[in-house]
Order: sequence, then C-alpha cells, then structure tokens
Amino acid sequence: MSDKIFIDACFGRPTPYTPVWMMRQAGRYLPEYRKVREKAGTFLDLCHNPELAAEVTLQPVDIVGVDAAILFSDILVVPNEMGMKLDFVAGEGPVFADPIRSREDLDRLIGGKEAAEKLTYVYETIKIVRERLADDKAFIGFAGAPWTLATYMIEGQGTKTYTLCKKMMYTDPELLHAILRKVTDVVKLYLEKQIESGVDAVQIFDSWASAIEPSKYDEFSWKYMVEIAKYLKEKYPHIPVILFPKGIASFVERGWVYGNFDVFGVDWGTPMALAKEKLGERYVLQGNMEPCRLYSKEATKECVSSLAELMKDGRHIFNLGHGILPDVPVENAKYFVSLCKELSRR
Ligand SMILES: Cc1c2[nH]c(c1CCC(=O)O)Cc1[nH]c(c(CCC(=O)O)c1C)Cc1[nH]c(c(CCC(=O)O)c1C)Cc1[nH]c(c(C)c1CCC(=O)O)C2
Repeated sequence: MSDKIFIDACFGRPTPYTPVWMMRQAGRYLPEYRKVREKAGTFLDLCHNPELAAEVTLQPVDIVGVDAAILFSDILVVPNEMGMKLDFVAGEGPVFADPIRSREDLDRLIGGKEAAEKLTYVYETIKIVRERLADDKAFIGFAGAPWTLATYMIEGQGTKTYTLCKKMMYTDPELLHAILRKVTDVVKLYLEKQIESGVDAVQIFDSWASAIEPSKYDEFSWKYMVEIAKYLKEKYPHIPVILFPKGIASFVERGWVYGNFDVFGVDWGTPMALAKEKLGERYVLQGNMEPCRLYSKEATKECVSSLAELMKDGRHIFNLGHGILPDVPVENAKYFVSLCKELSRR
C-alpha cells in the first residue's frame, strides 16, 4: 500500500474511493493560472520558469481538489530541445519554423542523452513541486508519444489532415521510423530523468493516434510507446506507467492492446463498458468523461453516476476522455471532482 490513493489505484489495490484528476487540469480555465501566465510572459517563458511552473502545477490540487498533480510543461519542449525552434502563435497554437522534411533535417537534431539533459528546467520544476505537494497526493510526469510529437515535427504545426506525415508513412517509411527512433530514445531518458527528479507516475499522450489507419498503428506508434513503457517498468517497477492513445476504439474492441504498463487511458470515444470487458482484467482503466459535459452539471452527473456504477469494483481512475477546455466554469470542474469521490466512496 502507498500513502497515495492514486498510486494504489494504478496498481489495482483497493482504495476508499476512486481517485480523480483531469488531463490539462493546469490551464486557462483557472483565473489563478491566467494571472501567473501573464506575469511569466509567453507560454514557453512559463514552461522555462521552474518557480512559476511549480506554482501552476499545484493550483488544481489546491483549487479543484484532484488526487494527483500533473507536471506543468508541454509535450513540445522535447523537439524544441532537440533543436527545433518552437513558437506558440496566439490563435494558431504551436509552430515549428523548420519542420523535418528530409534525412538532413533529422540529422541536424540533437538526440539521446544530450537532448534529455537540456530539459533542466523541467527537472527543477519537479523538485520544487515534490517539496510542496502533500504526501497523500501523487505527482504525474508526462511526455508525448513519438508519433504525436512527430506529427508536429513534420507538419510544423497542428493539422487536421496529417498530409505530410502520412505521405512520409507511405512514400518514405524509413525516414519516418528514423524520426520515431530518435524521438523514442530521447523520451525514454526524459521520463527516466523525470522519475529520478521525483514524479510518482508517468503518462504518455498519443493525442493523434486516430490519424493512423488501424493496420499501421502498431508499426508507427504503439510499438514505440510500449518500448518506452518496457524500459521504464524494468528499471522502475514501482512507478505506474499510463498510456493514453486517443481515438483507437477499434483496437479496444478487438482486445488487441498489448504491453507492459499499468493503466490504459480510455478516450471519450470509446465506451468504458467495452474497455472494461476487453481490457479491464489486464489494465486499470482511466477516464473517460467527454470533456464538454463539464459545461453542464446535469450532463456531468449523468456520466459520473454511470461510470461509478459500472466501475464500482475498482480498477478505475476518474478522468476526462481528453483535455479540459479553457472556458469551462471552475465551479463545474470542482463539482466533477467532488462527485467522483462521493459516488465512488466504498
Ligand atoms: C497535443 C498536446 C500539446 N500539449 C499537450 C498535448 C497532449 C495532450 C492533449 O492532447 O491535450 C500536453 C500538455 N500541455 C500542457 C500540459 C500541462 C499539464 C496539464 O495540465 O495537463 C500538458 C500535459 C499545457 C499547455 N499547453 C498549451 C497550453 C495553453 C498555452 C497558454 O497558456 O496560452 C497549456 C496550458 C499549448 C498547446 N500545447 C499543444 C497545443 C496543441 C497547444 C495549443 C492549443 C491550446 O492552447 O490548448 C500541444
């Protein structure tokens, strides 16, 4: 048993209630976040400032009452430290000025240990949070899945069609694999360093998993996530690993998911009952309320009640099925968190 119910839940141990946190819980829906963000300057300035990044990491624990803090940073600091210049353009999201289009572009990037060692501000943030976080709360570190990171590195920005990375998938798969290999090797060391700096668990976000057709998903994404998980589980068996591939209900349906990790993050497009039937004995399940339900207390209650009933035997962690949106009323986020605890109390 751990002093943190989130960690017990990740390992499927009995807990007094089902723990809850929200993806993207440190962010713009909180006025306290917006205040710190203004003081810091740009979004990247905030990521680079350990004192302020630690402050916003802790905000949702204090304000909303979640059972775990998630490191405040962004998945894209990794390619940024590999040498790709990153900007967050207001209204447009992240932009890389020099996307990868060739082997030469890739070869220019820093890899392995050298890249992982440049992320010192992240490790500093973790050390500060560790000191300030209450003993009964868990601290989650994270990274982007190699595929999701590669989509930004190749396209140069967010995309709805993924044309350039999918063109590469079918016309030059060796180059795409070389990119994924280089990113995978950095992410392994990056997460290892997060663990050494003090996080209690890690989550890998494959937010754009659904862009890949099912017969290619394993080859271009999942196997790299599983490789990272295996590396971490062999070295740190006591640290739960959570994998979140968004939009792969068809795999869940076939019970295809494999790998040595602890928690499977269920997105909002996959029915939790299906995930429970197909994967619930092998993995603890996290999720999966549709984030837009947070706009309505009635819609929130309807979902939390049915999740609590379905998962009343445990092996569950409450979360949204993707990130919280910036204009959700804070009061509704608090309501969600307290309802999850209340309705799952054993
Ligand atoms: C795809 C992705 C990104 N970043 C992330 C993902 C995977 C998760 C997901 O699918 O939502 C992960 C992420 N980004 C952020 C966190 C912080 C921790 C948390 O609270 O979960 C985490 C875990 C902060 C952030 N990352 C970003 C913000 C907003 C920046 C601001 O304050 O202006 C925050 C709080 C910026 C960001 N970062 C990214 C985009 C597309 C954007 C712009 C869109 C947007 O604004 O939401 C890339």
